[in-house]
Amino acid sequence: MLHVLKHPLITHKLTQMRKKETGTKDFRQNLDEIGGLMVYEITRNLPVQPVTIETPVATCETFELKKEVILVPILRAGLGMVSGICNLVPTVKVAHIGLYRDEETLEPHPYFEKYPKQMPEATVIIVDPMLATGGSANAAIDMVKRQGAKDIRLVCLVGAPEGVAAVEKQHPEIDIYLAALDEKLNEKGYIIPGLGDAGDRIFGTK
Ligand SMILES: O=c1ccn([C@@H]2O[C@H](COP(=O)(O)O)[C@@H](O)[C@H]2O)c(=O)[nH]1
Ligand SMILES: O=P(O)(O)OP(=O)(O)O
Ligand SMILES: [Mg+2]
Repeated sequence: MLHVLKHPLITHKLTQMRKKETGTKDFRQNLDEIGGLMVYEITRNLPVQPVTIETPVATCETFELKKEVILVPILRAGLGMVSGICNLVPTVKVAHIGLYRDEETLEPHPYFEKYPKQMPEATVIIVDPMLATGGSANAAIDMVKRQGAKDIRLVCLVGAPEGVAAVEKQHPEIDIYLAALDEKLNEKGYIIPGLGDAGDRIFGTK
């Protein structure tokens, strides 16, 4: 199911990222902050379990998170969303999936994967700022499923209708979270209007 998180602060920060004159430092900062703002919605239905604790003045029956949360950035661009989310989710673990997109075929090519052992029982949150054709997201979802992951969420900033449709077709049970659903893809597979190549803008590689 698709969720588009239309919060004024998220929209404002995304607008700064879209501007072509925004430099690497501001681009990174806004991406990190949006990651933090989106995490509230992404984690809204995380399961909790009852615990009994002692406050300074009394015994208290309360709740704690029940499951591990594992964040899975798709390299490179997904790295830009890690610290904003890690700052807010206690005990989060971070897996890594390396994928690059062939510029001609737009096919995703895996080059790295590393996971904590708790993948089967954890809530797994895959992050990549851009959901374009959906090839990278579908490949990443396949990879975490091979590790036994069952509770999987996909979090991107900007999505194209083509990418949303591709993920919904291949993995219909996955919740997809976006900050904006854009118009379309261009002939090179870039999102229109989008924000350009997220990895290059984060790391200054162009
Ligand atoms: O406008 C865009 C489109 C794509 N990217 C990068 O490509 C992948 C996602 O592309 P898929 O076609 O969905 O596989 C994503 O990891 C981005 O790094 C982009 O930066 N900007
Ligand atoms: O998907 P790509 O090829 O744009 O990868 P990166 O995020 O490393 O730029
Ligand atoms: Mg890139």
